[in-house]
Amino acid sequence: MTVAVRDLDVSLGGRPVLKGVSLKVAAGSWTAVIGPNGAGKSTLLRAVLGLLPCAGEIAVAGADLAAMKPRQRARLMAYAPQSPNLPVGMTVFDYTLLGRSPYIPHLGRESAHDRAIAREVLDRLDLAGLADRPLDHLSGGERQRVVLARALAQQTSVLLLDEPTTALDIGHQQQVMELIDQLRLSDGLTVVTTIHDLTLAGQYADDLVLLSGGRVAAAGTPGEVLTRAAIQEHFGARVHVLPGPDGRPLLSLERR
Ligand SMILES: Nc1ncnc2c1ncn2[C@@H]1O[C@H](COP(=O)(O)OP(=O)(O)OP(=O)(O)O)[C@@H](O)[C@H]1O
Repeated sequence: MTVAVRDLDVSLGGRPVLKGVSLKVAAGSWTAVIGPNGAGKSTLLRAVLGLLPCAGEIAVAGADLAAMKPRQRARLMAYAPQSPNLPVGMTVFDYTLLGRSPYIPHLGRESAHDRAIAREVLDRLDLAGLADRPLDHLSGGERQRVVLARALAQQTSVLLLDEPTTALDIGHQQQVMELIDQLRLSDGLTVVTTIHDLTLAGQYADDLVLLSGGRVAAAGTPGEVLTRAAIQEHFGARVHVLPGPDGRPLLSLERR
């Protein structure tokens, strides 16, 4: 499913945070939204989900998001937030099962099918052994994978992931990125993720959108967006950019 955003303006606390943001994400593609702290990356994802009042147009698979009911949106798009509120005492399994909420009838209960999906997702994320553990008894990285598990259990065509790898060790970063990529290729998922690790963004995403000061400063392939000049201008960082074995850019900090 395509995601199209046109001329999006969002103000928070009376201050403009996103200004005239437009982007197009092709069905089955992966777009990474990058940018310095405070650029508006999380705000963009939350606006696309319909969680924030905004001006402009947002369409998913050509349908206007503003006209959809929350349940309908939740069957199209799943979201893994950066810092979710995790209910104290709830188990990993029950939290993952919350991803099935858009399919459970009002006043109804989850079905055996819903439970089987939750179990399968936990298996794929290496979390089956933690299924009965309360959320507040997990490490930061385990918690982050459980939040992703809930989003995957929603089985939507569009995945919006806010910083899905920040708390993960390198092995779990690879596991999560590969799993998302595999789902994208096998099930045609459309993925939009914010991400601070620019090399990781460039390795997995088809397209990058660089947000800076609430505006789109650059958009295109990783090679087009991840230039030494753009990183210097928008992040204030000096980096070396070298092509990796597959031609995608690898970034390293330049030490004085
Ligand atoms: N509820 C709010 N009220 C007022 N300002 C807000 C609110 N939420 C966020 N902001 C401001 O909006 C701007 C964009 O925030 P956002 O979280 O989208 O940035 P980000 O690019 O995701 O940053 P980071 O990389 O640090 O996660 C920031 O300046 C932030 O202080």
